[in-house]
Amino acid sequence: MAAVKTFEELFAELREKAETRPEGSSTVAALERGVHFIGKKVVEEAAESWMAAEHEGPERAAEEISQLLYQAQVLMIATGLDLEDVYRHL
Ligand SMILES: N=c1c2ncn([C@@H]3O[C@H](COP(=O)(O)OP(=O)(O)OP(=O)(O)O)[C@@H](O)[C@H]3O)c2ncn1[C@@H]1O[C@H](COP(=O)(O)O)[C@@H](O)[C@H]1O
Repeated sequence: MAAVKTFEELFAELREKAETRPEGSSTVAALERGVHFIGKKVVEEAAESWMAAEHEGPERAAEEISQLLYQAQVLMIATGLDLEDVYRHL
C-alpha cells in the first residue's frame, strides 16, 4: 500500500509552508486571502462532503472529506491555533 499522509503530518507540512512562504503554494495563497476566504472554503468542502456521502458513494466522500480536513487545518493556521488547542476540546 502506498504511503499515506496523516492528519498530524499534513498539519506540520502546512505550518512549515506558512513559515517559509514558498512560491506556488496553494496554502500560502489561501493564508494571504485570509480567514473570510478560508472560512468559505471550509463551508464549501463541508457541503461537498455531505453531498458526496449522500449521493456519490464512499470513494467520492473520502476525497471531499480529505479536502475538508485540509481546509480546517488551513483555518487553524490562519487563526493561530495549534493541534493541541483543538484536541483539548475533543
Ligand atoms: N491536501 C491538500 C489540498 N486539498 C485541497 N487543496 C486546495 O484547496 C483548493 C480547493 O479549492 P477548490 O474548491 O477550488 O477546488 P476544486 O478544484 O473546485 O475541487 P472540488 O472541491 O470541487 O473537488 C485548491 O486550491 C486545492 O489545491 C489542497 N491543497 C494542498 N493540499 C496538501 O497540502 C500540502 C501543501 O500544499 P501547497 O501549499 O499547495 O504546497 C500538500 O501536501 C498538498 O497535497
